[in-house]
Amino acid sequence: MSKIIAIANQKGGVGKTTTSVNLGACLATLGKRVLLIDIDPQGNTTSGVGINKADVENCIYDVIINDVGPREAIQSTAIERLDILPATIQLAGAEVELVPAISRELRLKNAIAQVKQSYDYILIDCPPSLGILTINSLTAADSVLIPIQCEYYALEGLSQLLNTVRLVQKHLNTDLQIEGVLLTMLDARTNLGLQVIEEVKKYFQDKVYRTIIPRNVRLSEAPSHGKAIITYDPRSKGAEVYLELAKEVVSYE
Ligand SMILES: Nc1ncnc2c1ncn2[C@@H]1O[C@H](COP(=O)(O)OP(=O)(O)OP(=O)(O)O)[C@@H](O)[C@H]1O
Repeated sequence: MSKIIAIANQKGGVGKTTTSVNLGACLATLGKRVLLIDIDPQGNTTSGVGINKADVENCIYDVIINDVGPREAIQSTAIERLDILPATIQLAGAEVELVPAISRELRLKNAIAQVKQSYDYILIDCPPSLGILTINSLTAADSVLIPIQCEYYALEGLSQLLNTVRLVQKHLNTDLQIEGVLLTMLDARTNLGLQVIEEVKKYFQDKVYRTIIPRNVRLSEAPSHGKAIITYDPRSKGAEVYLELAKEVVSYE
């Protein structure tokens, strides 16, 4: 059975895309069939797995707005068992175009239903907002993975995200769960990171993954080469921790 995980936090730059690409690639390395869905108009997950956005014929926009079948938009990547449903800047218009549309919150869920049986994991990289694209993702998902950056004000804005999760649970997807909370970009040289870990654990308790993602320069370099860390630098700390995270995610199956 496939598991659909939305990777969401409306705060920008907390590691949603880095986690989508690298968790997806590591799950595929562990033998799982994985689909990444890029639903962020920035399209960084798309370019992060080596797809040139200028060459994309059908993207997630065509699937949720123009009723193009998802199989006509899904592409394979350089990593075996890792596919992507790409996004381009065209998606920026979707927030507005979906407002008057019928069953606008269910567009992604309906599209995923058509391909779900072909994958073990479907990871949705959400945009940094709580708009209709994130609502579509939470409505389609079994669970939500929340990356939190180990920085000042780490918990700021989380009550809005949790409130949105509760609203979706109430009105659109009663089965939506919190998959886990992932601490990212830890700088082990400062005490601040440790304080944030303690604070987040107090708030989310056993929902916090044992695996913590440190700051690692190789992780920030990999996207400009269109590669996941596991192929860009398999011996790096970044590759090691995302593989550890993938094993942890699989252990909760
Ligand atoms: N563990 C890490 N170590 C070093 N750099 C990182 C790490 N994780 C992410 N980054 C870098 O931080 C920046 C923000 O990360 P990322 O794009 O994954 O965040 P995001 O939450 O998806 O952002 P947005 O909200 O804009 O979609 C990127 O430049 C990325 O390469």
